[in-house]
Amino acid sequence: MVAAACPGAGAACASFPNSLLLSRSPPPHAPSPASSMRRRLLLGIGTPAVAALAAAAPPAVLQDGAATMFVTAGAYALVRTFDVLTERRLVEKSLSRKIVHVLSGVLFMASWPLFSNSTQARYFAAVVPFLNSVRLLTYGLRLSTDEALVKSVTREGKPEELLRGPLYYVLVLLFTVLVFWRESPIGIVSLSMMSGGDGFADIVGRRYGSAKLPFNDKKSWIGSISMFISGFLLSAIMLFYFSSLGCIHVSWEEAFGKLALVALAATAVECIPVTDVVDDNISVPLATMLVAFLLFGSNTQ
Ligand SMILES: Nc1ccn([C@@H]2O[C@H](COP(=O)(O)OP(=O)(O)OP(=O)(O)O)[C@@H](O)[C@H]2O)c(=O)n1
Ligand SMILES: C/C(=C\CO)CCC[C@H](C)CCC[C@H](C)CCCC(C)C
Repeated sequence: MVAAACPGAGAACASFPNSLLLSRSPPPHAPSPASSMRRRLLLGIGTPAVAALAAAAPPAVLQDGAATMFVTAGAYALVRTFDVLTERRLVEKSLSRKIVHVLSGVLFMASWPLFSNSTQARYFAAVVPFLNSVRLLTYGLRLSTDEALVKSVTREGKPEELLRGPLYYVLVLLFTVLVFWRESPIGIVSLSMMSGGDGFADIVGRRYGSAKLPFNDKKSWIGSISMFISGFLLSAIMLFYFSSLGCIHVSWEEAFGKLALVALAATAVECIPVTDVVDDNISVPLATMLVAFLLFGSNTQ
């Protein structure tokens, strides 16, 4: 059984600054961490107007705003990094695309504890996939150009490719963070299967997938087995990560069996030859959400 540890808004998921502070209580009469952070911010922010705004803003909004900027910058840096690696032929193009596919979901989930425990935290976190969906739409519709983005996340270097797999992927991140956030295993497992599972299916299958599936000659046994194993392992790792921070409670004697069934269902959906109709970045997370909901229940705050 996986259930939220703290019912109600603002679950005590120890977001990083708090979790770091939890390990040591401040000495008596010391300024609270929030007020000392604000004072540092005020000292560091030059203009009085901004300083006044920072002084007025509750600590949670400051924390969420800073986390949003940090994660947005991280998303940009991830894409730029693999553009440079691909440009310098240090990483093969199709591998680069899939590594970005895997890391985007995993690192985005890993960043969620940076946000506060307030009810608005998920909306701040949602800004990151929202901005990236706007970015993909802008360049996919050729309203502007971003060669680095096109080269690092498209198969053939055509901007219109941004409007399919990558855009669906980012919209799933947006949907998941808003609906499930870090308080439900359903979102965590769905993103793990989409990013880690489907990503490694491609990475391994493209290289070693000579033995094709009898009902789908575009997919291979080793690719599907890789999806099942990597999706299962990443889901377990991410559930442990969030449960160790107090966001969810995981009863491991039941969770492993349920995770195996979820991973099997997602792998089966990824195998069937419907990619021409529904992109894997839609079918895999949707199938995972359905089966995870049936097995784990809603368990959202
Ligand atoms: N179960 C799987 C899944 C993928 N693959 C290999 O990985 C390639 C791409 O897999 P796919 O999941 O279809 O990736 P897409 O997202 O559709 O392709 P892209 O990411 O390039 O858009 C396939 O052609 C195949 O060579 C495989 O062998 N077995
Ligand atoms: C190539 C991709 C899918 C095709 O199957 C992934 C596209 C990824 C986007 C271009 C960038 C998405 C960034 C995430 C919204 C946030 C990542 C934050 C993290 C800290 C790097």
